[in-house]
Amino acid sequence: MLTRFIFNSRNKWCYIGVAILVIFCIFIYIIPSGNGKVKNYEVDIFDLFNREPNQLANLNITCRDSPLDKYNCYSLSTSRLANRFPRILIIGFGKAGTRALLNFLHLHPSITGPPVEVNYFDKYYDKESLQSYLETFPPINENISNIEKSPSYIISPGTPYRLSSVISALDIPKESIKLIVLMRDPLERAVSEYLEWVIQRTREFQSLSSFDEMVFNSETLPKFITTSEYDIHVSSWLKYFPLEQFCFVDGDLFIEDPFPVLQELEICLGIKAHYKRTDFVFDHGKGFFCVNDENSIQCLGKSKGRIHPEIEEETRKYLRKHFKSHNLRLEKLIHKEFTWARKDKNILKRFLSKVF
Ligand SMILES: Nc1ncnc2c1ncn2[C@@H]1O[C@H](COP(=O)(O)OS(=O)(=O)O)[C@@H](OP(=O)(O)O)[C@H]1O
Repeated sequence: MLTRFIFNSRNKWCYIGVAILVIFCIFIYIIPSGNGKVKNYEVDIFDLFNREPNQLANLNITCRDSPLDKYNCYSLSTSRLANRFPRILIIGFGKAGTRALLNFLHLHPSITGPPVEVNYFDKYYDKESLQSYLETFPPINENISNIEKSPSYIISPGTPYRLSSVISALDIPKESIKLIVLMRDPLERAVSEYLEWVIQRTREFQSLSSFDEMVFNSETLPKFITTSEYDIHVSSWLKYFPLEQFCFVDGDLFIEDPFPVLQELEICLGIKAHYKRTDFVFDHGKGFFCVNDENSIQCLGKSKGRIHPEIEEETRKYLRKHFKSHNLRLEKLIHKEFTWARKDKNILKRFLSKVF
């Protein structure tokens, strides 16, 4: 009776219809999610991004098994959007002149990109998709590179790993990426960061410690000092990117005269020689070099190039000594000398050459 009911020709077609529907649902829900792997991927993303470097050494991340699957890495790597990935990144250091450097680099016809700080790889990588990061850059052709500036990348521990895993997941030749690191006299940079901290807090009407008090009265050195220990931060990036991919820039020379520094950068970045001496003029009111536009002189705003607070001589001496060993280590690490690291030597040289 039951078999007769099932095989009754009208009911038979009904059952076949239901069976097709069930198979269709299986295709839609189970197969694309990789047998429920979607949930695991979400755990993996943060797990992978938070692993120790030594655990990652043997991890050959490809697009399909990368944490970026969440962001449709595979379709992104094969899409035109991946071409927008910046080939030049200014990764540090904050308060070393990165804004002026970005503005001057934007004058170059081979460089384009957003005028604002992006901070994807240190602040927004787990909140925003890789696709939305790529969409912040304009479409480009093969003669133009996108640039991004996020000076806090250099001091953020997980960033070099995140950046290098995204580069390989998107199948971008790693050697095509250039990382610019601008380093200014560490003491002057520290004072500039302290000043910024004060300005932010005064808006909140707080009474604040002086620079000297913060150096001598804190249990540990404040962040504005440890950020200027350049060797420590640079060495953590060298674990992920070889020296040849970096362009290290002397921030003091850049302030003194940006033209020769930009000429050197053109060589390091592998872009054509474009800058002319007349592109920049020293503005006596501003106290810095500015862009010499056809009709006007364009300087940075009031928040750049501010008058620094007085620092006690004792604090200066203490910090000069503190930074000395870091500076020497940095010079050894990257095989480059900086004017600010040899200040004492240069003063002594000038004195000796005058006496003899
Ligand atoms: N051409 C030119 N014009 C104005 N300012 C210049 C220039 N070149 C370098 N500088 C120095 O840049 C310092 C600010 O550094 P950053 O732009 O890296 O700061 S930030 O991290 O983006 O907030 C800023 O620091 P402060 O002097 O403390 O304001 C300047 O000393």
